[in-house]
Amino acid sequence: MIEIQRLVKRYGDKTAVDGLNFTVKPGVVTGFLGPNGAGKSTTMRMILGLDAPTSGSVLVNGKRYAQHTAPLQEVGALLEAKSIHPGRSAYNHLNSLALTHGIPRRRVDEVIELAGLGKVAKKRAGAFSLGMGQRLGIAAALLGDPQTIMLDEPVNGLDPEGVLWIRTLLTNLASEGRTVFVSSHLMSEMALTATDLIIVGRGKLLADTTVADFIESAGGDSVKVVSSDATRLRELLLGPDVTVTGAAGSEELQVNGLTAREIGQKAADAAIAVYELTPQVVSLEEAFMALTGDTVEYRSNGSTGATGASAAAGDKEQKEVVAA
Ligand SMILES: Nc1ncnc2c1ncn2[C@@H]1O[C@H](COP(=O)(O)OP(=O)(O)OP(=O)(O)O)[C@@H](O)[C@H]1O
Repeated sequence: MIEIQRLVKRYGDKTAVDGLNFTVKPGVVTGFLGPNGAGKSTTMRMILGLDAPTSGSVLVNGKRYAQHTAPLQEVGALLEAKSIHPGRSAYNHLNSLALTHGIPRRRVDEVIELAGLGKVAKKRAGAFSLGMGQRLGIAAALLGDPQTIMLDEPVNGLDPEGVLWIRTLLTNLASEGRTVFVSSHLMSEMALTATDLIIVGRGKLLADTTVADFIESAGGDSVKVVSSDATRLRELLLGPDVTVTGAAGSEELQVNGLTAREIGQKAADAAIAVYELTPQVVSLEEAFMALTGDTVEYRSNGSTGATGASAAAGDKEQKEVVAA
């Protein structure tokens, strides 16, 4: 469990983290999202005690990181900056970590196996590819068999097999009841791996929600219907929890609050021909862009920072959405 309360970090006059409050709970994978410079790495560094908060508190498994007598056994972390001696083998790197933290040698063999590093464990870490380096970092994070695992961009540099391996690993760790907190810029991957989401922008909390609720709140449950009589169909479909939009005179309608099946059945009952019936899938990426568009600090030319999902984002109730 990670508990963050009123967390602030200032560097001179730059506020990197601006009053964050959230809890990362055990048993699920929680994604940590935000545009570049949103404060994710700074927050993760404070969780590990690598940076001191200006104010506020961060507890991991009920204590500050520094208060744990065996921190590697409490929280395993992979941050972007790696500190592996390039001349040392993966095995020796893990073994020296284990020796200095009272972790048995057999655990080194276990994590080497778990990370798929068996064939290269005796090779110099300096000769490792980016992907192998990531696997070694993850092996080190898991060495202490920690209750809480925190990974900053773990799929960076991994090939498709590696990406699938990470997804399965994180899901398994969470299903064992561990707390798994992961940042990533790869939205499609996050949508497949995470259940809960913490989204930040300019150091502030933008959303504390689930992937499913977040996508739904961005209009993920609408259905496009093209029919022979849009005017009559619209009247048939309208109800207390149903909204129907469409341009006057157009055959096309957008329906929220009914499934494609329900719409098809109502149209069939009224003998209205349906030419198209398509559930509209809003991606996590679109929902993210809609929410964070205003908080992006570094934007390339030509990017609008918003998509068609923007109008719908925030229309419906989310677990918690905080104004930027
Ligand atoms: N040591 C530092 N000194 C001064 N400013 C810093 C320092 N570390 C971070 N910052 C600033 O704080 C803000 C948050 O940075 P941080 O690296 O935490 O963001 P991030 O969300 O991890 O970004 P990215 O997705 O690009 O990794 C940025 O504006 C950054 O420039």
